[in-house]
Amino acid sequence: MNASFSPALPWSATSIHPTGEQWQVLKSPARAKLVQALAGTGKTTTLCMKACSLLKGLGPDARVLMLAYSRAGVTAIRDRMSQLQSGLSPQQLEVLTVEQLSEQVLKDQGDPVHRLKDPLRRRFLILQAQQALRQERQPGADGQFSAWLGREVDIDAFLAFEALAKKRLLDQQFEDSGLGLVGFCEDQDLDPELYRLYRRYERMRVGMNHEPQFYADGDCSFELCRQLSLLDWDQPFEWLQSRYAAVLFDELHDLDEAALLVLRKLVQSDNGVFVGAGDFNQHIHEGAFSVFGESLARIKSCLPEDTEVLQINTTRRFGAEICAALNPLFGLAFGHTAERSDAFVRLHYDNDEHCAQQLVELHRQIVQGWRDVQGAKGQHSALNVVLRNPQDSILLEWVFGHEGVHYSCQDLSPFYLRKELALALVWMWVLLGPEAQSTPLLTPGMVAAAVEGRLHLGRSSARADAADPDVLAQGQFDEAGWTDLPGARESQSLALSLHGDPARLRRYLELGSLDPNAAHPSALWTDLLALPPQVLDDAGALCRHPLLRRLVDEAPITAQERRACQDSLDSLARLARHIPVAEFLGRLTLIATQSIALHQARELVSLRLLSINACKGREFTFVAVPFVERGRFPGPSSHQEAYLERNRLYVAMTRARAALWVLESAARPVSPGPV
Ligand SMILES: Nc1ncnc2c1ncn2[C@@H]1O[C@H](COP(=O)(O)OP(=O)(O)OP(=O)(O)O)[C@@H](O)[C@H]1O
Repeated sequence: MNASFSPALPWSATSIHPTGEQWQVLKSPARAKLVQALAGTGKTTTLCMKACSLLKGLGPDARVLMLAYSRAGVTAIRDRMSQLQSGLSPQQLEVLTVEQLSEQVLKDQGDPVHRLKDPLRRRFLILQAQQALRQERQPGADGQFSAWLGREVDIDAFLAFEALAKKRLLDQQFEDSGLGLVGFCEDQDLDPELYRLYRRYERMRVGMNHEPQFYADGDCSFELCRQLSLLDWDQPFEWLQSRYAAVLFDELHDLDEAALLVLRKLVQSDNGVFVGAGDFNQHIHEGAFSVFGESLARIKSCLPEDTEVLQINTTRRFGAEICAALNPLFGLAFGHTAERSDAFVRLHYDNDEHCAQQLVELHRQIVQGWRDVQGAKGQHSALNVVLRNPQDSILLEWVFGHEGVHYSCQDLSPFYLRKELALALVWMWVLLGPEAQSTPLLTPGMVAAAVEGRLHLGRSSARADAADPDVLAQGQFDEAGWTDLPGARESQSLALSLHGDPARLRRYLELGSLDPNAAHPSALWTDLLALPPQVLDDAGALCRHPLLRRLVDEAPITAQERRACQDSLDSLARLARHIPVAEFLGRLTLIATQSIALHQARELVSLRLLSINACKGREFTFVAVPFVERGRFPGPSSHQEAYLERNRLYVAMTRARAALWVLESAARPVSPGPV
């Protein structure tokens, strides 16, 4: 049944009528429904239609909650709502992530919610928790643990553990298990050292009286779950009681135990009907579990008995060609409607430069021809390039920048504004000495990013082991030695005072401050600034200079960030190979100033570079997915996690409405699949 479901639709966009499959979801009388559907089949649109039709039938005071797992999911809901031209006000419709909802509830309870966003401060606190553990260890007890405590903890590993522990509500499972910590960790295949550290860190974060000192991302949901877990299984929660007339949950594929608990209480607390929708193939977050397949029974046990499960397989986003390419690659059965015409093109590349050149050609075709093919709708469509790795944008920006293309980056900064790269560029400019005066000035934005980079990479971090042992022994963090980084505005005004003044910049790089009494010169920076003029002959070689590598190696950052910084410097080095520093910086500054000028002239972007997270839940007329190569995209992963990489590729390849280009390595292709 493809007919419209009502002569008077509760939204204004007349082109959108529910399809037969969507109609089943909208009309089902069940109090709770789960919708299992493939990409582009209209999950988000159907939830939005449901919100409109519900609100039409309810009074002006009714509120509907639409939840998404990610911020991109929230953006996608807002996009679909505007496609429907629903005319709903924010008072009627709340669109939130689970974390944002939890923060709202905590604030309603009158609790102060101090957010912790600075990753360096987080690292500092984790190291203090480790220090506190060291303090209380009896010498000789548990040799392996003592040896582990003697080393500095891998912060990335800790953060990953913490996120998993909170998403899976691990402490509760531990208590229920009746096992000792080591036995429990063996049973669950967890690292017992990290678990001990996690427990200590959490105790210090929330204190004896359970008054959390700060909330990092995910902590609001975790705190709300703690409160909910004190209630009986089916007891409603007063702060969620009758808050909404309906709860609609998108991106159900990324549900975790904590979000499931919030969801169960929302449903039990008299919040009207519930509809959740998801696609197992888009499940890309670690620690989440798909509610489909074997886990379906799990989520159903948290919902009313008559919960109905429905399927939608006909995609409304793309047509027969893209479906025919995706089905064998991912082992799926996408259906399509006759009215959609689309194109799928697979290209092969021999190396990165070849891949970039093919993208330039594609972009040219889009600007000159494809837009006309798409008629008025395609006139302003950009080429959207989805990237698995942020460092892959560096070559593309350089190549497109030289072509004078107006591009934008989403969930990525232009490469010359990334802290570590801007710092390297400003350092090179200062090394030019008097020659700097005749080289085009780097932009103020680049200098501001370099200032942040100098503070971020070069900050002699307050030492965790300098914390007051008495404070740690009381189960508290000692933040006396901590100074916050200056905010963005301060770095910008500092950068303005340095811009164009090589002598001041040199002094700033060496001291990390403009106040000569406040800081000591850094020996490493003194060496970096004393390199001989010959190094200026090859900017590529300078990017690989061992002293610059040392700066990154010694920075108080996580191993993951360190690898990303080194990869970015390698990519920069490849661009700059055999180019003298003055020429390289001149060309780069031209790209940056041109981009600013195009932006100021409000020129429409014709190229967009996006991360996978940024494109989740969204769609674009023209999409290219480059650097598809086994071990790169999909990236390397353990056997158990290989599906996450497969799903990332699936998300990237299901965003196109009119045309999808996949640029695959000739040497290590992914097709014919299955991935
Ligand atoms: N009944 C319909 N009539 C016309 N267009 C529709 C209909 N349903 C969905 N669409 C369109 O199909 C496209 C995909 O819809 P939507 O984004 O809601 O799918 P989705 O399943 O949520 O996608 P994803 O899996 O990527 O999150 C959108 O452009 C939407 O406007």
